[in-house]
Amino acid sequence: MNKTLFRTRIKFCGLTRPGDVRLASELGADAIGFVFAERSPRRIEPEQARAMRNALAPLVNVVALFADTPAAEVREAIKQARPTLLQFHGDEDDAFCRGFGVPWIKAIAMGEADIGSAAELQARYPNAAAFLFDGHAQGGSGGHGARYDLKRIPTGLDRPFIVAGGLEPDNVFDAIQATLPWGVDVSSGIESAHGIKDGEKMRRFVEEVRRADCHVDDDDGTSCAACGR
Ligand SMILES: O=C(O)c1ccccc1N[C@@H]1O[C@H](COP(=O)(O)O)[C@@H](O)[C@H]1O
Repeated sequence: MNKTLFRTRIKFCGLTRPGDVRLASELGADAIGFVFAERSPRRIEPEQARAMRNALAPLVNVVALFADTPAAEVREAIKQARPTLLQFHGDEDDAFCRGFGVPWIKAIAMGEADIGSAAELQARYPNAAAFLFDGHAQGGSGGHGARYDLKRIPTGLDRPFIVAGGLEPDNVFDAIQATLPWGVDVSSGIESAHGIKDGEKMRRFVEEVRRADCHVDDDDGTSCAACGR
């Protein structure tokens, strides 16, 4: 079998319980997300994030998620949660996002009719480490499993992108095949209730990502003709 060395990164977002943090680490998540966005049912306080951080296994990243969160609250969350990456889901501009001295990714609301070209996004957010394409509308709250046509993700981006929005164990394989992202991010698709992660869904999600990373779809043992991996 002609296996690729590429591995799609996995982020599990909106964790609220130390046991879920530990299990996510053990199942092979590359990152877990703590939500500090005001209107989210998964929002936690910075002190809770600090405590949950102790459940994290080594070599797993913490991502802190915000949506038009005041700068003082962002700073407090960074101080307590010590994230390696920030994720901004609101109307924040490049200057605001880079002002915290922590690498950051910008979520792009795919519920909008026109999100612009790759060049336009890059010009608007020149310092973003990556883009994350999510299903919610501008001004709307994420984490509701909202999907969109993955073909609308702009081509020709000069940096990594992450696919999110309505992913779940049963559709993440196809989403990876269709978009070849750097990573995938999921919240509601691995839950039994808001903020309560389901261990079996988490396990199946990781399995499906791994299957997509090493699948072979033809008889002669070469890698996938569609994605080149
Ligand atoms: O998870 C949340 O509660 C949340 C709140 C506000 C903005 C974004 C949020 N989550 C992010 O939304 C996407 C998709 O989530 P889902 O899998 O469709 O439920 C993902 O990037 C989460 O990190």
